[in-house]
Amino acid sequence: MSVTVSGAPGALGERDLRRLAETVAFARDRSAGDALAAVVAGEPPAPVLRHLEFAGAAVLVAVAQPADLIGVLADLGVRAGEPRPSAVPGDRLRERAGQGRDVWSVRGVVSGGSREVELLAVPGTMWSEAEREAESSVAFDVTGEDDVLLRGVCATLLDAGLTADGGGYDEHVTVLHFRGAGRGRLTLRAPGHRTEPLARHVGRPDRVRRTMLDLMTGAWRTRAVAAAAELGLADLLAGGPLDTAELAERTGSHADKLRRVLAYLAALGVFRRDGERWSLTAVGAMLRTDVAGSQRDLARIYGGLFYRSFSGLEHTLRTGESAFVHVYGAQPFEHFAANPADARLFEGAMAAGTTFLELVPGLLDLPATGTVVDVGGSDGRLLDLVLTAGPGLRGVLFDRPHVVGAAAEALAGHGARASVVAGDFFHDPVPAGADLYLLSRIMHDWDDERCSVILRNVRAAMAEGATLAVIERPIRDDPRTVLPLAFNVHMMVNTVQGGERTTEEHRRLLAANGFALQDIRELPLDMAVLVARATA
Ligand SMILES: C[S@@+](CC[C@H](N)C(=O)[O-])C[C@H]1O[C@@H](n2cnc3c(N)ncnc32)[C@H](O)[C@@H]1O
Repeated sequence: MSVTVSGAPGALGERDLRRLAETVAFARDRSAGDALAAVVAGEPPAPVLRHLEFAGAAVLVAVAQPADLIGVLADLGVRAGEPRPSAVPGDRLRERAGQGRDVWSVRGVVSGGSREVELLAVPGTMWSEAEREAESSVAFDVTGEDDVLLRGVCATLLDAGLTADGGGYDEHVTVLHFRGAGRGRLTLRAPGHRTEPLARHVGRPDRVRRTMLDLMTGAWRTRAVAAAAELGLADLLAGGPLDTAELAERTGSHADKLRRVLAYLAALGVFRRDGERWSLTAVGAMLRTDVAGSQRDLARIYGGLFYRSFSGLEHTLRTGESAFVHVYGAQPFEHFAANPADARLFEGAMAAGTTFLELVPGLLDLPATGTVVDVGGSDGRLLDLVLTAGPGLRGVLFDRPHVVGAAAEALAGHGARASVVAGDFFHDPVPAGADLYLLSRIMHDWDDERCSVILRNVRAAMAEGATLAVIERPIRDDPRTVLPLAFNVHMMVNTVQGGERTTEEHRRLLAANGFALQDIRELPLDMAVLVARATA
């Protein structure tokens, strides 16, 4: 727009005066669509205009005496009131400038209309020309008193590329500020104190930083939960609340240090705090040792053994090698064979992650009679569930020699129906002739080549038409399904060349080794049973 400024009244610098004249003309002459287009930097979202009235424009100027602005505005045809301290934009400007200086507001109605012009006056040295320029804004009144409508208007403006940038409540009006997609700013004014939309809006500016901070400090949570699990805090609280001193004494900890971790975990929902007394929430109760589905060993291994291997993540990225091998000097299953305490922890952690296994028998179409072989069956939990669900079935657990002893004990209740076979699924024959084979959480430990060896070995043991059930956490098409992606990284770090696969990758791998994937049945926490048949 082009405006001729006739007289320079002296109170304002030339550029401020020109900008002010342009703003007055803009407020007087332009449509609401033009005003919105100016801040959206493109086609304005037309539907939102039905709920907005173009109320005026504001401009930031540098002036020694705010009262001088009344005369300046009068020359431009604006009847202005007395200067008064600016509350809402003033707070934001003061915060931005980092100085405890006053920001004055001088407002007036543009002659021949109802639109307002507001001058925000700051002392001359505080803001550069460019900064003052960037503060020019257009104001809209939101018609209607409905919070849902206000939220919708905000959402549409954000979708159109504007950025929420503070707001407040002043003289019965809720004010929401946006930074424009191009230059300038937009202010929404809604009648009344609109607490919820305001809180939502002013919460947005730090959302990005807060998200990043949460991401960066995720390891602190992991370690705090693991420390609570190591100290056995949940077991101590199982009988009811205890105070900090008692917990410290019974865990051999420093009370003042323990209090900090307890408070952090209480804020995260693990414990409940009542002054100095602590109790368990439902989440915290999962860290108890003696409950079904206890997560204690999982918390210990994620915050202990696997936490240390995760420190080698960059090594994996740079060399392609396993971080676990880099940190511990042996591949995981060799490490467990040589370190019984870690092996026990791993078995406990696997068991902690098996609550979902209870649902597996119901998804397997178990035959009334016949034999089930659980390949890499670990502690026998899944086979136990299958044999319980299918009382006419016999079961064989196949796993490495140091594992099958505990499995035999776990399966003892099934008498002669259950047996264990010690062996290596890469080199030894898998027990043959069964009707159903299970490969639960095995494939993700190995690369395609090694999985192919396992699958061929299993296929060699099976008759055509027999069933193979693969239990894994397939990567979904929806990129927001985060767990399979997280475990894909976890497996990269903690196996030799393992990882999660997409369902299509599973299908191809199975097909290449004598199986046809027939069905995928969903389990909680993004796990799934992939049901395949042995083909000719
Ligand atoms: C990730 S755990 C899965 C355990 C169980 N299937 C489950 O879902 O809870 C992998 C299992 O594979 C077994 N395993 C690893 N290497 C093996 C091998 N070469 N031969 C047989 N079993 C093996 C491990 O001992 C362990 O029990």
